[in-house]
Amino acid sequence: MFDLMSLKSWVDGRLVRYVDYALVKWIAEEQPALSNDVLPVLMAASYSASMGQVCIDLKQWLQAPELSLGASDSEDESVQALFEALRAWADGVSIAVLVEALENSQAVAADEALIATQSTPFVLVKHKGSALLYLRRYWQAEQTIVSGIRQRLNRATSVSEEDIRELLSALFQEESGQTESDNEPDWQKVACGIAASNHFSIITGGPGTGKTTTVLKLLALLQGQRLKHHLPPLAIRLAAPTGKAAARLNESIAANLARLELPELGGIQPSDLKQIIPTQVTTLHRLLKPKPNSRQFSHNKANPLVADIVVVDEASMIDIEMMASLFDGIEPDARVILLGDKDQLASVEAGYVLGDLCRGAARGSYTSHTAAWVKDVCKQTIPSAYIEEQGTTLNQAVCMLRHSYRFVEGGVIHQLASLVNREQSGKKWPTLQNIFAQSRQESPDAPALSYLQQEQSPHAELSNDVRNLLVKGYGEYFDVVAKMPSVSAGSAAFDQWGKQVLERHVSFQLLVAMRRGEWGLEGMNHRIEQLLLKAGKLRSVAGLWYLGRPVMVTQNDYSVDLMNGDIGISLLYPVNGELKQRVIFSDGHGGVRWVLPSRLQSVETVFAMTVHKSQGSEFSHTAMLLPSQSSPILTKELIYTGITRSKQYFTLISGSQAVLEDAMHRKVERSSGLSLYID
Ligand SMILES: Nc1ncnc2c1ncn2[C@@H]1O[C@H](COP(=O)(O)OP(=O)(O)OP(=O)(O)O)[C@@H](O)[C@H]1O
Repeated sequence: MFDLMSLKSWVDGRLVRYVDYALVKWIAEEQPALSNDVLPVLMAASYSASMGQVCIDLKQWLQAPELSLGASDSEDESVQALFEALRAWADGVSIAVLVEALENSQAVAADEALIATQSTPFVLVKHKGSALLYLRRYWQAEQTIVSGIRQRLNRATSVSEEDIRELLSALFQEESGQTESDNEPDWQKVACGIAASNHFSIITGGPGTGKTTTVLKLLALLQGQRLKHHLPPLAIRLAAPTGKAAARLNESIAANLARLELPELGGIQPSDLKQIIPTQVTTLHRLLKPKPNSRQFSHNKANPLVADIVVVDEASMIDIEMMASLFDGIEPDARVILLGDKDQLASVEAGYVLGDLCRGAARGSYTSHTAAWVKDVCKQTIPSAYIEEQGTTLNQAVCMLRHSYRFVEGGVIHQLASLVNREQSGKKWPTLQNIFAQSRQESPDAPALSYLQQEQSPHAELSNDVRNLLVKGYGEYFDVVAKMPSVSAGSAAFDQWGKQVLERHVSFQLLVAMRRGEWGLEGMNHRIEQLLLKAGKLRSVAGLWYLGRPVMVTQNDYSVDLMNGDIGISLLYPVNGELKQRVIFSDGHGGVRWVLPSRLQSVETVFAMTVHKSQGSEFSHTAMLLPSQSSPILTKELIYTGITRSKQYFTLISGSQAVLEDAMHRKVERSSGLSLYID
């Protein structure tokens, strides 16, 4: 049995934060008759929220309660003793007893009718045999999302089946890649049809599967329908969760739209149609307009953003509170279309919203009613393997694109990403080795895939191969840095030079799994600086703003119009005939901007980048360093995300085959009520 005194040792062992203990202590002091049984689980619920969990599923928690705490991979004996005591206690507690004790706590709202009207810090929800314990703010966010989606799924769209049928067949005159001969329908056409007929929809798919292409056709369909009926065009807003993702989408939307061959739709000229498809992408924050010094947005229930359609890309990166703010901040009848890769890492903040909403996507989970509709309206046959009579209403509004147009289908990077992504129980290592061997055979001089060993004991040196890789990778952009124009060349020459530096900078990127430690972000940044100095690529690291220092913005900063994740490079720029320190950033529209270093509030050196921060970016050559110690952070989603950042080359650097094998089988596990509620 735990009491407050014994739980204090959880803070000392770093199983929880002091704030988690303080919250539970306050609750226990307010209610002296409270059963001690609830103390560990309340503390775990509070702590695990800081680790990205929206709630605790009590049944699962009792089976392995230590997994929701910090230091769960610690080998420290005193920590192990705490875990053993917790497991022994959990073995003796039944779920019914725990639920009853929580229901009797004044800190927990458990009565369905009263949950919304009370203001307890915790909420207990019993639904379909599950008992989920939430911090109230996450429960509230989940409810907002659930009601935003439900209400849209129940709403009939104003676009008639006849219009969808006609416009789809005009827009998809050529089948895109997959034909019925592969026994696969044209999923892009299916996605377009499904999204046109629902007020809420999700188009998911791996890199290069045509999400952007499909959404542009969808917008052409929806705008075309308006013009056909002489109605005013729809107000469409495009957004992405980070500045970097928004800038990338800006470029890809503009390029895709320029390339898109639109037919003449019922007398409407393609050029007229293209004019009313927006290409301007903004961040979600900007879209909803943050209130100064607050987590709130100007657009909220009382003042919703006026838009008929809101499209959000890279939706896997949206955490539960941001997604709730989105649904709160737009008009209830605005159509919502989410795009993203459901297999990518979940957001760093709490929640796994896209993953949760796409639980049935890989299986299709379409009912025969949907399949018949698709056959009738989209003229596509959904294979029986994707039909499931118990598919939910939400499943019918989700479409997964399955054919990559960017990676050669069956190409080695694609094969590797698919291997990691596959749900399979057996060993993956032998297949992984075969894929690397195949890559070496295909192009012995420049294989698309390479694998390097790196010992990672605390004082180990970088291996020669890794050293060469890093010097060559980062050396390329330093070679451009070295070609700085003379001060008299003027600002246009410096703009041109800076642009080339930025372009060359994305040709190579090292990704790491962890932030801390010698082999994490901090240690590797230092090692790379030293390595580049020694190789003569970097002249000096004296002072913070040395020439060529790459930096990443770590917090949105509206005063300089820079967003979390934006990357800049410290260079020199001529001002009144003198060279001054400036940091160059892309302006997101093909140009550059020079920012005074003193105006950058939160930046960090980014030779190495965490896989989390790399989401939404792509590099010609991506190298990923995986630790040699197992950790719950190492999941298949993390490895998949790292691999799919590469456009041409991928290098895996690993210290341990066993850790890699283990990581390829570990899935992100985040409990949530989203998929339980929306059916
Ligand atoms: N049906 C198709 N036939 C031929 N090429 C296509 C098709 N669909 C998409 N492409 C091409 O494949 C590439 C990737 O498409 P797109 O940018 O739409 O994919 P995406 O899923 O949005 O990619 P990202 O990984 O950037 O999110 C583009 O060059 C696009 O023109």
